[in-house]
Amino acid sequence: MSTQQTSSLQYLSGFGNEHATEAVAGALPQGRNSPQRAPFDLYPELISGSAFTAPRHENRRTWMYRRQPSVVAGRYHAYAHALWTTGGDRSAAIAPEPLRWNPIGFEPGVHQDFIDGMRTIAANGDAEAQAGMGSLMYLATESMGRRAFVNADGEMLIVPQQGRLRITSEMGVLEVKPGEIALLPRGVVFKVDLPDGPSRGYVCENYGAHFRLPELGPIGSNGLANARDFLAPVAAFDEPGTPHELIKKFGGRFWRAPTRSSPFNVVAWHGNLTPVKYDTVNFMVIGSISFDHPDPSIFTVLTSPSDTPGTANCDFVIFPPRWLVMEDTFRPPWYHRNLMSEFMGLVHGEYDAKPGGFKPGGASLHNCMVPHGPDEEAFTKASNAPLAPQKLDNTLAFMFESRYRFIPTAYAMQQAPLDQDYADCWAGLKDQFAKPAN
Ligand SMILES: O=C(O)Cc1cc(O)ccc1O
Ligand SMILES: [Fe+2]
Repeated sequence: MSTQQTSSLQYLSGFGNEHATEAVAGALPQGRNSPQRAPFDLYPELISGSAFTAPRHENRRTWMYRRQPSVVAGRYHAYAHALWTTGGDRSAAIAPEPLRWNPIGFEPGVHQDFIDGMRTIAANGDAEAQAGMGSLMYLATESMGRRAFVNADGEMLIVPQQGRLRITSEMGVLEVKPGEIALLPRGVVFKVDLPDGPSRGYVCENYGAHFRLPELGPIGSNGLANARDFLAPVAAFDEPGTPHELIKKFGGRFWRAPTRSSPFNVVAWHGNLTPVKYDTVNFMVIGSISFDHPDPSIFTVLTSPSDTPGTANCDFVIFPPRWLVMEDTFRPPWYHRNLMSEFMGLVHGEYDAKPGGFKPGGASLHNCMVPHGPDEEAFTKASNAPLAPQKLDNTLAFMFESRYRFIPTAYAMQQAPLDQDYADCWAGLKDQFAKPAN
């Protein structure tokens, strides 16, 4: 078992690895999963993140050894969540136009935690059909403290944009800062505390197949996101007598139940279903060293496949700092239309296709076959720039790219700071065809 130290927390390295971790030495049974009596009279409990019979390389499950099994909980009562919606609202009439949002600001007097401060910006598919995803944003000012959350509808990929998150989960504690991401498996209980105060960020709620590392094809056996840079927590547990409120998302609805003790009571666990975090500075970026702007699939960190090979339920793609060296090339993204739908966010810095208009904490949506590309400023600059090697530095944009069209929510269209003038950024692109004289 290899461990790594970041801040004061300990982590286990690897993606999809079989980990084994004990907060108390001897708490893991040896040689079997469910002995007649587990060490220290802990309760064995299995969480299966895939069907029992899923192929071995996709199978995810973890055995937890806990002070009390999760069935010990109060009755559930409905919990209201106005803005976290699930799946695409097919009745919404959304024009085939590019959309962009300015950063959503913190409202004075509004105090919300990570769960209550969540809002769906756009979503597609259907959680019941285990297909599609939601693109969400959170604005949190409060730690969850004695509140815990579990999502039965999907796994959650968290992309912090402002403020660190301290994520306590059944498997242990992770600390995640902007530039890092966290992946919380479907069904694992967690809570989010805020060491830095107000925090904002993006979430992909993935109803489909769990995220995994993409195939590398001719790239070979190394590169892009390397498996060892994904970090899982080590086992940690709360003391008894710490009642919590458990919020559960289940079939698009929210429920609450009191728990007499902390749900974070796992003393040891082993398995390959665990939250992980990943620092995007470890992404080994590949680009063109001759000419042309490559497809952004070279920047895929994680992919959630659909049943059509190569056509993802969701690709998580980043645009990190990198060198541009291509010769005789228009270096920013080309003008394009895409079968895949593109939801983008900006963690910090500038995005080369939209140097001014796309702001950190903002978002954009270019749905299936909606034309988009560099704004006028980016086009003019890149068409005339000397093609010396250029470092795109101090920047991190990302994309949730899905085969399914995203349907923005009523909140996104009516309440969120939609940029009404977005399309104007291309309006100045004139017909400059210089027809040769004949
Ligand atoms: O539209 C975008 O900004 C995302 C994007 C980036 C890129 O380099 C190539 C294609 C693409 O969709
Ligand atoms: Fe695009």
